[in-house]
Amino acid sequence: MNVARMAGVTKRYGDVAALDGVSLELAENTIHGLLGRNGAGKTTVMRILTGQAFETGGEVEVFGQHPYENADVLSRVCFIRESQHYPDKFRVRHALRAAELLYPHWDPAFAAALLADFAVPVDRLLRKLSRGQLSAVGVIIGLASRAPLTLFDEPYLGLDAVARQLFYDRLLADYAEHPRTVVLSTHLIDEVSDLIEHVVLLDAGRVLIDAEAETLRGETVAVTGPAGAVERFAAGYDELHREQVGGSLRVTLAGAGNRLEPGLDFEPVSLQQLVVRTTQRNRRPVAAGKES
Ligand SMILES: Nc1ncnc2c1ncn2[C@@H]1O[C@H](COP(=O)(O)OP(=O)(O)OP(=O)(O)O)[C@@H](O)[C@H]1O
Repeated sequence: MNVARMAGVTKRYGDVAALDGVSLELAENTIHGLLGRNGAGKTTVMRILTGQAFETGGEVEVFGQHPYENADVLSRVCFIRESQHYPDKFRVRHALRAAELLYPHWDPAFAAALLADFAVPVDRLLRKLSRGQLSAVGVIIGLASRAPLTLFDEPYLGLDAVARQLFYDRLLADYAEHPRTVVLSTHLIDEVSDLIEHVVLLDAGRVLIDAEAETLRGETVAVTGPAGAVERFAAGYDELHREQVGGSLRVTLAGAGNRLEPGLDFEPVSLQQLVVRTTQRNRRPVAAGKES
């Protein structure tokens, strides 16, 4: 079952097409990675799904309804951004109290445990927190909300590596006990690649990849060997990238899968590499042919 759906969604800001015909579905109880370069349209997708922006065209449904100014939908949605704004006099405990009132599935014990984990001072004014501590408050609210649809728009950017790992660990453990639909937008693809079950890759307002992470991992390979043999093998596959490595040729192929072929070397391709190669190919001028 899907909790959210976009069909042919466009979003224009004057001359800028932030989204250019985006169609996607968010499956229930699945962790999605929303990936793409700066300006690809990730935040715009999340703002539309959470009723913070209105599409220019196309269809949007969240829990079967349009999310804009829809209290029923929005009570089931938690959207955490890095640049969260709070009133000047708000302390950490006020932000948590506000979240408790907002989210019906809020777990105060879980929130308290997370505060201790991330060492966030509960009585401090939010405007006096360090960048990382402020990020941690966002992460804590996102996790403890247990909202059926929880979206994180890179709120963990301010967190150090240890705190980010803590976030990934707590998310996975809590998700196992309380499954929900999660969307993570991030540029730290290697870090989250084991977490993500479904990948949506955007580029210039369009969807380039919408697939199960497991399928992507298994099907994309880098093949290296003598140029002629690699060319013969690569024919018919979707080629994402090619490069000359010494005297041999190396091509990255989608849909080929790992296998044994005499004289050819097969290596798995990381999700990060797949995202980079797919985006590069999308940006490559048509006249450049197979050159990278
Ligand atoms: N309010 C706005 N007015 C004008 N242009 C906008 C506005 N919001 C977004 N855009 C443009 O829409 C495009 C998509 O922006 P968006 O914030 O969705 O990208 P993103 O993928 O989240 O990028 P990043 O990874 O840098 O956060 C960009 O070209 C951006 O400049």
